[in-house]
Amino acid sequence: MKTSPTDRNDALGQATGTVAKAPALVSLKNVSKTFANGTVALRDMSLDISRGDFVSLLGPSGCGKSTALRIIAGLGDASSGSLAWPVRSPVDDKSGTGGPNQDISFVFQEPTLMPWASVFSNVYLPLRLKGLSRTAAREDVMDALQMVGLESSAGSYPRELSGGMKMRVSIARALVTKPKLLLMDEPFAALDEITRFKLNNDLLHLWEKFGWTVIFVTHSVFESVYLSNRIIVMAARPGRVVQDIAVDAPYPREEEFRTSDTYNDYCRQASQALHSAMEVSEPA
Ligand SMILES: Nc1ncnc2c1ncn2[C@@H]1O[C@H](COP(=O)(O)OP(=O)(O)OP(=O)(O)O)[C@@H](O)[C@H]1O
Repeated sequence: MKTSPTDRNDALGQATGTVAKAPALVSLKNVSKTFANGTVALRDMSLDISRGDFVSLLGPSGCGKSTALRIIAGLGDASSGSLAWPVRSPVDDKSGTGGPNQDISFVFQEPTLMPWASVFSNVYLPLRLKGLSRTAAREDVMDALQMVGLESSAGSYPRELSGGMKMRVSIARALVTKPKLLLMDEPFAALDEITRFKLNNDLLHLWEKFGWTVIFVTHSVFESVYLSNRIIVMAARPGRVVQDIAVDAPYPREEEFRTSDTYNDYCRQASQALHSAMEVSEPA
């Protein structure tokens, strides 16, 4: 059965009005970030991300996509503005920070695997850091490897894997803690197109199955339209949001979506938005 992004939000337990709207999982209000050297990486970024959203941040180099992701992850502070987690109860907030740090995972562009450790050990790392023994973690590690189709490579070492397989290990490592929010910073940018398409499909299947919220940074119009139910287009210097595009095409999206008129229409819209964003971006 095909589901629209709105149906998905209903299925996630939202109140249904004339327009079903999920409560924000994370809400940025007028977030600005100025680095010590005076660079204004973000100015007045306001954004509500709903539970179950697949949101892409799309924009030219230097528009603050990674900075925004790092602030959401708690890896960097905003200079001003606020970050709130409206649906988070204090009971859920094991971190005591007011945010769901325990429920966030980050996937970077580079797989950043430990070369001396097996695939199993790499995926086990976040659970080891939480104090779980190898034995206690085994089932979760193998589940995460199975999700990305690498259970038979548990004993292999990173040098024995292709680029796509390394990225799968990196994704398994992010999934092993069962996060509610997955932050992905250009995870497939370094991969060839066929591998990238395959991982796009795998990621979408996992997202649909497990109901995570994903914030995905990309430079690619095509990737953002294929994956997302919402595209946030940003401009640079200062980094800011210039357009918020709802991609109202049903999931599951399979290969035929890539050649559909709907896909082409959204690609044209996102591409125009990106060109406008580049025109209003100050040169580096
Ligand atoms: N630690 C830092 N110190 C000073 N300036 C920084 C720092 N980190 C990022 N910047 C600057 O902030 C701006 C936004 O950077 P950011 O990495 O968030 O952009 P981006 O949109 O993710 O870029 P890209 O697509 O090239 O990765 C850039 O001008 C960058 O040079």
